Amino acid sequence: MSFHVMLLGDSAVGKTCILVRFKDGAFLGGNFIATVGIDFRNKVVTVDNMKVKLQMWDTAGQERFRSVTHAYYRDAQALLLLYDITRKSSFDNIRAWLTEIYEYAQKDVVIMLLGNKSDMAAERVITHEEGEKLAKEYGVPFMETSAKTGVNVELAFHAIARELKHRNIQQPHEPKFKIHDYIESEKQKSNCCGGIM
Ligand SMILES: Nc1nc2c(ncn2[C@@H]2O[C@H](COP(=O)(O)OP(=O)(O)OP(=O)(O)O)[C@@H](O)[C@H]2O)c(=O)[nH]1
Repeated sequence: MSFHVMLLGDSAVGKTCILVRFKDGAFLGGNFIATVGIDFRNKVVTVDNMKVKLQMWDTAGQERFRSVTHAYYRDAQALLLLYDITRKSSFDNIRAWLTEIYEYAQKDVVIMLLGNKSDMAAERVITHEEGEKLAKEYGVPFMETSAKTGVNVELAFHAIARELKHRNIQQPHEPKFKIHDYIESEKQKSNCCGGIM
């Protein structure tokens, strides 16, 4: 089973770093190198003893690459939409990103909103509540992540993989998978450490 997951959001919000953290368990610190066009990475995760391959598309946030990335929206089953909790403009632009998503993506695409760089507490300008409120307005799941510490990165991708797997194969006896409930229960489990690493 294989799915396309696309990462979207303004330039420098941390899309490449989130992917590298998830795939390689490392943080890409140092000089920022903007993605050109689109980049690809694969990772296989296990959901209920089943292998689920996530083909992840890392898009360039810079405006000049928009026409390149638009072409990929249609083939994505899930979209991770990121902003940077230390940069207000990246949060304000989320509405515009969602407008693009509604224009170019599949109608039933799974969308998740991520407030990244949660490790930068001193520079924070967008509260957790503001992120949550916006996500609620659009009916999408939300969490804050950090590519630097790894907080909630695994959880975000595993929640997406589970949702996609359950949409594809729903056993007759199985209760319907609810992504919001799954995220909340996984967060509770790891409350002691501030999130899933
Ligand atoms: N402190 C901290 N820095 C981060 C985090 N995620 C990314 N960064 C830094 O933010 C900068 C941009 O990260 P990228 O992952 O390259 O951003 P991007 O969204 O892929 O940017 P584009 O390719 O232009 O769209 C880099 O300098 C990263 O080191 C994070 O969670 N915490």
